[in-house]
Amino acid sequence: MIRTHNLGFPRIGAQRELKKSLESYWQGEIDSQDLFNNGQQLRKNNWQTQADSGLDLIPVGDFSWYDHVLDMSALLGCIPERFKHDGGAVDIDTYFRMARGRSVDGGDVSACEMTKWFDTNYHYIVPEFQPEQSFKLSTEKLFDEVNEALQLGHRVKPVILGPLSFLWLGKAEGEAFDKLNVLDQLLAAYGEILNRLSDLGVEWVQIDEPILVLDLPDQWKLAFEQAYHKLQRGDLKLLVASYFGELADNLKLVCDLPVAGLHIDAIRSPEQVQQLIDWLPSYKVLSVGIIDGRNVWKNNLGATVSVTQAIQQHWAGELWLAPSCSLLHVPVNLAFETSLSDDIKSWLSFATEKLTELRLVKAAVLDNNCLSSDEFSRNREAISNRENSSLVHNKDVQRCLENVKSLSLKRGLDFNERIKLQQQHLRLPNFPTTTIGSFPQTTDIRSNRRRYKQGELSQADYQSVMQQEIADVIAKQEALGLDVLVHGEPERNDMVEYFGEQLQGFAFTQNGWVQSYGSRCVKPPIIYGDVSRPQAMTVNWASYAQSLTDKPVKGMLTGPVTILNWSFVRDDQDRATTCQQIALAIRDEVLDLEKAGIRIIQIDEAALREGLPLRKKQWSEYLNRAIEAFCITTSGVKNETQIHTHMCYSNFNDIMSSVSDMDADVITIETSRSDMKLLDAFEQFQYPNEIGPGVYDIHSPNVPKIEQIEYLMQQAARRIPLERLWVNPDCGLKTRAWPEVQQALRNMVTAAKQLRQSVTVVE
Ligand SMILES: CN1c2c(nc(N)[nH]c2=O)NC[C@@H]1CNc1ccc(C(=O)N[C@@H](CCC(=O)N[C@@H](CCC(=O)N[C@@H](CCC(=O)O)C(=O)O)C(=O)O)C(=O)O)cc1
Ligand SMILES: N[C@@H](CCS)C(=O)O
Ligand SMILES: [Zn+2]
Repeated sequence: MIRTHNLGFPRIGAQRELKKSLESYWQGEIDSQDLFNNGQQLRKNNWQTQADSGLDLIPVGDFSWYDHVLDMSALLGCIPERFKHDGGAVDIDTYFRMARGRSVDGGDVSACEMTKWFDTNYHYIVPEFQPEQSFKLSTEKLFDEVNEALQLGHRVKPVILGPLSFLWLGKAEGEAFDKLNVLDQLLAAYGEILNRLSDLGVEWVQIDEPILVLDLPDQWKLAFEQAYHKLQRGDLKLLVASYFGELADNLKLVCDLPVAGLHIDAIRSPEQVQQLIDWLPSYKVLSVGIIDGRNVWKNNLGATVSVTQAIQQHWAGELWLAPSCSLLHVPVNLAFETSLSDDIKSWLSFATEKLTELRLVKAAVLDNNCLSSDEFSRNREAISNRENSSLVHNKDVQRCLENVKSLSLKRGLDFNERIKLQQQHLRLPNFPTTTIGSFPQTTDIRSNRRRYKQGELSQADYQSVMQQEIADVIAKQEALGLDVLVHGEPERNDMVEYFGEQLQGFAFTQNGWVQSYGSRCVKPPIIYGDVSRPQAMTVNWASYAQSLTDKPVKGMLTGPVTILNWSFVRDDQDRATTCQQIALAIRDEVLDLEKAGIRIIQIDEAALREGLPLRKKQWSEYLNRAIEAFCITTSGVKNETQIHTHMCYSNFNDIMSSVSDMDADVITIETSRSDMKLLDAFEQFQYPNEIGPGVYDIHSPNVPKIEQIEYLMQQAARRIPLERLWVNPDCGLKTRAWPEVQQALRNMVTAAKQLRQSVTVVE
């Protein structure tokens, strides 16, 4: 028997219905009942789409109002004290406060930390544990949704994040303690969840344990064995799901767990299938992820059928087929794309189409005659069309790539010499103030762009509206007294998509939305061919901004590693080659900005760290390529030109030497939520260049106080010589509103001025 199932479906909706409902609720435009009704309708549609594609089991519990890790915290009653939760049922507003900050009485309370979900561009809300943490089931959401799906007649498979992954992904608050100390209490609560699911008549539960693809300490491996022995439940069958990589040294451990089935990612690690066949007892279910859940390319169905048949021949037990991971990371439905070229569209497959692929594979594995159906011939045609398309291959780009080897990847002078020249040129005070690039993307900006894209606004009018925005932000920054200005990025829909739209070799979608966090989404561009830059992409905007002020305006670019990591990439060429192609395009843009008189150029590498492979043994290869790509972009500029880079959400301890090899003159980083502790790594490494540690958390509407900013900078000055410190927010301000931004920047500039008078280092 072969069964098909899905690990998770995008929850945001093909037209971002969830985003719109959430934001209306937060604005007070709809009430909680409206929100719940809208969510229910979305779930109903998602389940129906999956049922229509012929899945044997449909995931339930993958829908979330904000984040599925936060859902687990709420379900388990794991609510940090500062939210003043009374220990009863966790209501939706407490849930949103944990995600977004703000306390019950309307005062400031910091939101829970948000960080990257493995190597994806999705962010989860970090659970917080106390040494005496207790857990108590505190929401009915999961059970209600299971009931809802059962009533609609679906064959359900509830999905929960497993206890070890939940614990691993959280942080120990207060005094450092071993998180495994609270495992027993946690397992008792998980036991209750399973009992409740069993009472609802559920047969299978998918327990996601993605940490199984990481390098785990021995105690954690041991904890897996102990935990799953405790979670065994009579008739309830558990499918432990791993994804995003190979089980490697955790493989035997997983095979021995007392569970009924195991899911593996055969896209990221096809090699592990044979090992699993060798080690997994055949009375268990083997679920193989054969459709790529992290990319948008059409599956080569014929090849997948052959691979699956080979597995079937060797595997004596029950076989399940699925996407490699949850489809959360791909857009919902290709049918909404009306402006992609026919060729490119025929090469793609989004979540809905991927489930159809799964059905076709199952059908052909069971009956070879299906291979001659129209669906299979169309698939063969598309795969071959892509392989041979002139859209994909560009001889000029390949020739340029040959020249990379002859490029020097070093700046002319060492940093200590360069910085003197830059200072003569820029004449900045101590503790120079700046921002990270974007200013609020107001409704006006977005609706003007929509009108422009729909032809309601001419190119000239659009340019003039955006120039007006730039003029406004330059005036505002001058009034605030900032030292290094930015143009505010109003013309950018997104820091990656904007470049994708202008580079050759990239396609972009109209509705290819993927959730990034909460209600925020991105439309990752699709890199289908060799990349080149037909013309300058940012120079006119930057020059215009610079023409309005004597203060230096930073040219603002997204770096090659970030463009690569936040796009859907080619699967017919290695990532490093694609990254070099992008790097060459950005290098040309850097040189054009310099030629246009821009004295400071920032190249954002926000995704550099998150792109690290999940296994340490692959790090150095990745880092070498990433740093080389960054240096390709910067090494052509004069010594006087100051290069900045920016990274957010970064823990730098283990990549310090690579960060240093980037040799940016200034790096701005996220630090405010960590109380500047992230700077320890820079201090210990004796990082030689300048640093702007973020002094306020841009993910929260809370306005930082002057004393708070001064305190943070004093903490920074304990670690880094003050002449090398900059003062700036954690990240760009595009998601914030003007009133809070202006107040926050006013406080930031005041704090910097006070710091220039006297820095008293707090002991
Ligand atoms: C720094 N971050 C980024 C990441 N990844 C990226 N690719 N980009 C990033 O900036 N990863 C890590 C973090 C994640 N942070 C964010 C922060 C903010 C957003 C965000 O605000 N996303 C927007 C969508 C942005 C966009 O593409 N906007 C378009 C379309 C705007 C739109 O919705 N138009 C409306 C009509 C508007 C009107 O008429 O009033 C519509 O089409 O219906 C644009 O500006 O043109 C979001 O809304 O979620 C994402 C990640
Ligand atoms: N320059 C970008 C960086 C975000 S990581 C911005 O300010 O939004
Ligand atoms: Zn950032």
